[in-house]
Amino acid sequence: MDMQHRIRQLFTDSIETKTRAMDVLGPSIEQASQLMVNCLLNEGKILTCGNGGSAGDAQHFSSELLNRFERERPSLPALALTTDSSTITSIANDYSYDEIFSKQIRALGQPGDVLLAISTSGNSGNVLQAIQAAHDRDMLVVALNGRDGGAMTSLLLPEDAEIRVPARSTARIQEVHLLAIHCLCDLIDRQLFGSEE
Ligand SMILES: O=C(CO)[C@@H](O)[C@H](O)[C@H](O)[C@H](O)COP(=O)(O)O
Ligand SMILES: [Zn+2]
Repeated sequence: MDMQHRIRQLFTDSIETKTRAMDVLGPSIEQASQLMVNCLLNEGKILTCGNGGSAGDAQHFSSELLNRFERERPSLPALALTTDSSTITSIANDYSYDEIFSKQIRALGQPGDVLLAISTSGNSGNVLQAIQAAHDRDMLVVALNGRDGGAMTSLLLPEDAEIRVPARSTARIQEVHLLAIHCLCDLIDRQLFGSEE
């Protein structure tokens, strides 16, 4: 195998996926940022969830809100539902893996909060149940997904936001999810605290 060739191919695929995504995702990223800003201005918080690499993305986003993104500003309220191993293992053990996020949302979610639900396939059962629980708690949902949106898309309400990456590969979709997360952080900071220039 020519590894240099393979590396260039992966970079090219990622760049092309991002270019395609840039052409279609602008409006939905803007809408998602406004939905999150409204939530934060109304004393709400953002709960996040996902599996595998998307669990990492959920934590990445919540830490950027809780700590900071690119500038000094007050902490913002966000919580990743992927980190409490005692809670997650007991829910999975006693009930089912599909309920690991939804049971936390039914306890912690308040009307006006936002759920950031991340799934490249849009078909992970625990993320789907999380969306249902969020709606039951009168929360709005920002969905980060890909491909055809999966079952996630049909669960979303008109007032939710869907950032659906036009790609098929899980890895490529995840790479755009991280960029979308950084766009959201940038837009949230600018809407809440103004432009730095
Ligand atoms: O990071 C990767 C692949 O890049 C994997 O860990 C991946 O996140 C896992 O297979 C997830 O379980 C996939 O779930 P989903 O994105 O379909 O909801
Ligand atoms: Zn990955």
